Amino acid sequence: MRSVLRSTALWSATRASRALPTCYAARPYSIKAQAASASKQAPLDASKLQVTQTTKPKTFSKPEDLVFGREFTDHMLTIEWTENEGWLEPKIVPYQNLSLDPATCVFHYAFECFEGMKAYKDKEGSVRLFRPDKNMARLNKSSARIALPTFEPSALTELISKFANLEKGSIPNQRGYSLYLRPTMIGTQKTLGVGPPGSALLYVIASPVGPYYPTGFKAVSLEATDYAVRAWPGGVGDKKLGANYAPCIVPQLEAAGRGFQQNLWLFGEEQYVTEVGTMNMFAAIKDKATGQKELITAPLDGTILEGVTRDSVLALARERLVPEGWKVSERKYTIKELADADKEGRLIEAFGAGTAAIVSPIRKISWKGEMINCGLKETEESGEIALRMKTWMENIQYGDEEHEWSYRTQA
Ligand SMILES: Cc1ncc(COP(=O)(O)O)c(C=O)c1O
Repeated sequence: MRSVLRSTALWSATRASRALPTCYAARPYSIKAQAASASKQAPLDASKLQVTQTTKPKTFSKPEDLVFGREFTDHMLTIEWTENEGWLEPKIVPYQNLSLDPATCVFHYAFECFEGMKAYKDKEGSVRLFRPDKNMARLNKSSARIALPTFEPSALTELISKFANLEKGSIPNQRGYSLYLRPTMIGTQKTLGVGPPGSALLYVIASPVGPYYPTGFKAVSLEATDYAVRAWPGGVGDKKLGANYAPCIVPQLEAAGRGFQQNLWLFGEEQYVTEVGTMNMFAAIKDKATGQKELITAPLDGTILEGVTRDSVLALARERLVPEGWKVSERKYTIKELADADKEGRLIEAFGAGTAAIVSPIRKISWKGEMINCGLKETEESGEIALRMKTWMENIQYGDEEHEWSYRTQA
């Protein structure tokens, strides 16, 4: 059989040394190994930042008219990487198109990963990031998994911090508004050969966004999807790869066609509950025998994204709900367990958790022609836990509660 390398005659000898062994898929993946092999290359160095400001500042829609991810700020942060040199100087430049050869590997083999995080303006007008270390760690894990380069997390946090500060004027001064930040990494090597990219581009763009629920919570209805699978053990569902998202759109459209806002991904014959669209899922139930109240979410077994909001909800629940008598569990649970809890009046509430909405209350879930009601009265749009979580999280994000998760940016 021709090796991966021989089929890509254009590749240089140095690139050849990074080619994938044929047993790649079966080997446990190591980020450390990547970082070590990259040790001779220049590390990402925030002190080398060069800034070119726009001469044509944009005007944005009125805050109340902002639509998620439609308007972008005046600048972008870009950092190129090459296999020979490592990370080149970071640049902030006016927002602009990328120019890439049609043979660039990102277009053919999906060498792309990204992050979703937000910058918030506090009462004093300072810009704060929320747990950026978590996004940096996740981006490194995602990029390493698709043979893109890794970087020093504190260097990218510092660069994003400077970038968010430069775009401060685009963040409306009201609670609920923020600057959505989209760090993205792509393989830029021009080749149709299947192998690790010899060059990459890391860029960050930003979009001012309003509150997810401008007029207060609106509980969503879900359709449980059991005819398609989003992720599987040993797969890449726990990485934020663009390639994980496109295949989810058709099941999402099918759910929408039947009147549901999102689909809920089930897994396996047991029909375990995993996650919702772009959110992790939480359910609050009472134990049948003891009446013990339990907040449950699926465990990090590789089939769900390791949400920053999920982790924050769990930490806050352990700190603030456990003393009130709640049990907090990361465990497998099935859709039948939710259906039974509903039938027996033990399903207290359910909600999704993610950066966009923080928490998104769930009214009902359609499953095999059955409707699971998630504890809300007809007149209610949120359960108590979802509401408290949203308030706790926003207090930290907007700096009203000083907390180690809130990262004050520097210009
Ligand atoms: C598939 C998926 N699950 C969960 C989440 C929530 O993650 P986070 O809380 O980090 O935004 C996201 C959001 O990006 C997602 O895309």
